[in-house]
Amino acid sequence: MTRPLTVIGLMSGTSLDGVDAAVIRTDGERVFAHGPSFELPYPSELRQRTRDLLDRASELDAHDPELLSVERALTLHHVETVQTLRARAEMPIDLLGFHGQTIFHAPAQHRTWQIGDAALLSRETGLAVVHDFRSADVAAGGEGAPLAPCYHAALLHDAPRPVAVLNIGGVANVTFIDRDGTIIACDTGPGNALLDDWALRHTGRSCDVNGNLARAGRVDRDILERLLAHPYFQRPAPKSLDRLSFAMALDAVRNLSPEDGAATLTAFTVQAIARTSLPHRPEVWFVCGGGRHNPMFMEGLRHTLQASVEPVEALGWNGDALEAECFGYLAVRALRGLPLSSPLITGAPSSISGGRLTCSGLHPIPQWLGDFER
Ligand SMILES: Nc1ncnc2c1ncn2[C@@H]1O[C@H](COP(=O)(O)OP(=O)(O)OP(=O)(O)O)[C@@H](O)[C@H]1O
Ligand SMILES: CC(=O)N[C@H]1[C@@H]2OC[C@@H](O2)[C@@H](O)[C@@H]1O[C@H](C)C(=O)O
Repeated sequence: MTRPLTVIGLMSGTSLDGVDAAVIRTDGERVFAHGPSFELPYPSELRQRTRDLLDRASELDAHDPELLSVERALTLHHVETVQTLRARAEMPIDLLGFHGQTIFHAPAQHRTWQIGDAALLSRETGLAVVHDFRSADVAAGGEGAPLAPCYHAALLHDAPRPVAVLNIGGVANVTFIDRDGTIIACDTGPGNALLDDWALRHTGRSCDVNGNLARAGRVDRDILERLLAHPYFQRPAPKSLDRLSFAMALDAVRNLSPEDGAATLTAFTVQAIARTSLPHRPEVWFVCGGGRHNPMFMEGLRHTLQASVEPVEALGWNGDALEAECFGYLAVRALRGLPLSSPLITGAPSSISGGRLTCSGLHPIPQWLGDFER
C-alpha cells in the first residue's frame, strides 16, 4: 500500500485575489483527512502588477525583469502562506502542491504558462514541491484545464448522480458526473473576473461585494445576446479559457451605468453556465469558489437552471479551500505517476500524468520519496 502523505496544496487563481492553501492527507486516490486552510490576500499593488502582466503575457519574454520580479514576489507570498498554515496545522507536512499563477493559457497554441519559482519555494520552506501541473497535458494536445474534476470525483464517490460541481472562480468551470460515472468537464465561460474588473473601475472595490451593484441594475438584453453569440458557447467540451478570453465584454458594456454593467456581466456568467451542454440534467449543482458568496450568481443560477443549486458546504466541503486541496491531491497523484486528466476532461489523447518534483530545499532527500520514484 502507498504511504499517505500530508500535503499543503496551494492555489493562486485567475481572480488574482490571493493564495489559497489547505492541508489534506491523501495517497492520491483516497482522501483520509482535511486539515486547516488559510487564504493570504495579495496586497493591491501586487495584484495590479500581476493583472498588468496578463495584458502583455502573450508577448512576454521569460527573462522580462518585471515578470521575474512579480514571480519572486508571488512566490514569497506563497512561502508566507505555507509558514502561517504550517504553524496552525501543528502536524508535519511532507509535500507542497504548487499551482502557481496562470498568466497565459492558449492550449490551441500548445501554451499554458503558470509563473512561480518552485525551487525558491522549496528552499525557503525546506519541503519537496510538485508544480507545473498543466504542461504535460497541453503538450499532449489537451486543454490543460480544468484539472479539478479528478478531485471532485474522488470526493463524490457516493453522491446521487447525475451531479455537477460548479466552480465560480475568475473563470467558471464545471465537473459533471453521469449516472455511469462518466466525467465530463470544461470551463463554462467567465466567472468573477469581468465583474471584478468592472467593480474595481467603478467602485474602487476589488469585487461587486454581495452582488450589491448588480442588484441595483438592469440587464441589457441586446448586449447579453451579443456576448452569448460567441462561438465558444457552441463548442462542445472539452474546452478551456484564459482569464482574458472574454475581456471584450468589458468593452461591450462600457457605456452602461455601473449598476447595469454589473447586472449584465453577472447575467453573462450565469447564462454561460446554463448554456453548457451536458448529456443529462444534474440532480444538483454544488457550487464552490468565491462566486458562491455572490447571491446574484446563486439566485440567477437557481432561476435559470430550474434545479437545486447549493454551495458545496451542503456536502460538508469547504468551498473556499477546494482548489487548494485539489492541488495537494494532484501533487501526490503526480508523484505516483497517476493520471491528472482524461480525454473527456481535457481532450488529451489518453489519461496522462503530469507535474514536476523539485527538492532544492531538502538535505538529505527523505527516504520516503524513493517509494514514489516513477
Ligand atoms: N462576498 C462576495 N461578494 C461577491 N463576490 C465575492 C464575495 N466573496 C468572494 N467573491 C468573489 O470571489 C472571487 C475569488 O474567488 P476564488 O477564490 O474562487 O477565485 P480563484 O481562486 O482565483 O479561482 P479560480 O482559480 O477558479 O479562477 C473574488 O475575486 C470575488 O469576485
Ligand atoms: C489555465 C488555468 O489556470 N485555468 C484555471 C482557471 O480557473 C478556473 C478555470 O480557469 C479552470 O480551468 C482552472 O482552474 C481549476 C482549478 C482547474 O484546473 O480545475
